Amino acid sequence: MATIPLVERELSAKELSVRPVVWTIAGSDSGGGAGIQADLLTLHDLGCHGCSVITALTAQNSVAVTAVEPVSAAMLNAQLEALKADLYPSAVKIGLIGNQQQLEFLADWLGDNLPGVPVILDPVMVASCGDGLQSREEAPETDDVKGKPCLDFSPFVGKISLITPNKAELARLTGELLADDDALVIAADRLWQRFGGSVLAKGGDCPWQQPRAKDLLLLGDIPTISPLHRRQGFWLSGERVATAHNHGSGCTLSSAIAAFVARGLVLPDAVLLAKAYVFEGLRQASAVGKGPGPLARTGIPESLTAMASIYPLHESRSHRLPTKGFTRLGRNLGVYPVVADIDMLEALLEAGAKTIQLRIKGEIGPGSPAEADIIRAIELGRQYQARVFINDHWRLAISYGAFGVHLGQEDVDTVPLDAIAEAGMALGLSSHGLFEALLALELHPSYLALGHIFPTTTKEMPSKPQGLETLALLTKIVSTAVPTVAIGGIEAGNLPKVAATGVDNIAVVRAVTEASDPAAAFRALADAWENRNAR
Ligand SMILES: Cc1ncc(COP(=O)(O)OP(=O)(O)O)c(N)n1
Ligand SMILES: Cc1nc(C(=O)O)sc1CCOP(=O)(O)O
Ligand SMILES: [Mg+2]
Repeated sequence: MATIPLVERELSAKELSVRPVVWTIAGSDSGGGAGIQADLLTLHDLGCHGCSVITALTAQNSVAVTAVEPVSAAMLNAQLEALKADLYPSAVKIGLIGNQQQLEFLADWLGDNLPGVPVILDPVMVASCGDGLQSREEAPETDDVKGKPCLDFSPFVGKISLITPNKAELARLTGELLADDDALVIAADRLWQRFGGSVLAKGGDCPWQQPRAKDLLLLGDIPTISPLHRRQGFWLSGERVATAHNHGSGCTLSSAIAAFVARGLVLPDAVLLAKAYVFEGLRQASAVGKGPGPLARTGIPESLTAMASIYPLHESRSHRLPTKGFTRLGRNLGVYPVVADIDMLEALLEAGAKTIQLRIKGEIGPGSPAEADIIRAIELGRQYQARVFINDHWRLAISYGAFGVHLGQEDVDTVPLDAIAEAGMALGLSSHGLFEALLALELHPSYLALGHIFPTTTKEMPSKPQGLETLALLTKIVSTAVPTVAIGGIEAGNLPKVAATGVDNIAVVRAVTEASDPAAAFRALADAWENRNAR
């Protein structure tokens, strides 16, 4: 075989920034609905440059797979080396693997050549039409889905970020017979313990899940998400789409996850967006041949109705939902300063702040100066007819009749939200990314904070800055349901760009507290925000 010359040149920032490169290592579907073809369509649709490493040719149409032929080891290697030399990936999706030899080679090659690159493994074994997809020696036709796995995936242990089996694949991978959610949880957990990384056990082919289908997401030890959600399990529950046109849905899901990861989203956010993408793709799918048609390509999902509902594996949602709602707020809260000092709080109210937060960290003892500050802040709120939120200290806020409380995600499981709602108060909740935003929305807060947008020195953050593009997307998704507040690194210089995302409000700490004249800094920000659409 001719060798392809290695390209060795520095890429310009512009070249690198255009579309993140994602590889799909998978089989070709001659029918164009699944495999490499579905992946490349998905990757392009989601703003990535898709590269393909073909593991096997399949002869198939929308009703049957008639032949499968794995490529040679040399050809597989040549494709990988050619791409590595010029088109290094930001993420990799693996789909159909032609045989055990390929699998072992791939696991070694990826470990040696792409350290640190996120790998999404869709352990494809059965096509949606029911035909086996490995070559005949690997998967005899008599194989039952709960029988022996046709491939041994153990060489991938410790090397993948996420594995996405459907029920049939999970049954084969674990040797478990799956007939209800309890069995699904046990099998997914077993896979999770064995593979490391994260597991998405898909429920679309679980007949007992009606009327909604639930995927089980078991998150690995992901350093860029809140410690609260690391190594935790969540159900992602979504409406079933009544369509026969679902060819390539698993391929589309896994390549969409890879696309969103390559675009810089953390894994749980990428999974949610990819699920919404598949949901929209199914809703708009139509026939091409005589059998199930392919999914439609509908771009980055922006609608809340396409998003799954999330609830923790070990907790019922009803347990967390207050029976009475929190105070409803209008969209416009004004520029929202967050301060620790009571005199500054008063000065900012005097300067016209209509929403403000007192954020005193740490324990507050009875009769302490900090308690006196909270009492005073609540009184000042009444005096100035402003919305004063108390951060963290919900008991004092309830006792002294505050307008509202601001809580973080870590507080939600321990604070009796019912008590806040029953006291007729407002609740602001923090979120860092789509996963946390959707979790928070389940509680119907009065506003939702979207943070942190830019790097901040005010607080140590486990998450990455969201940036303006993600802020715009999050705003589109959630703002039909709740007023939004952007926070983190916002100041006069970046205010116009933040405003352009469409977020309803901004909250600031240093832009006001570190100004030589905080009241004047607040007035300037408030003025710029009010006139944001006038330029
Ligand atoms: C408006 C607003 N948004 C986010 C936060 C952060 O709150 P939380 O996550 O509770 O973290 P701490 O502020 O307690 O460190 C906020 N305070 N205000
Ligand atoms: C208190 C706080 N919470 C954040 C979050 O993302 O939840 S960011 C943040 C600090 C914001 O400070 P500054 O305006 O000085 O960057
Ligand atoms: Mg807090």
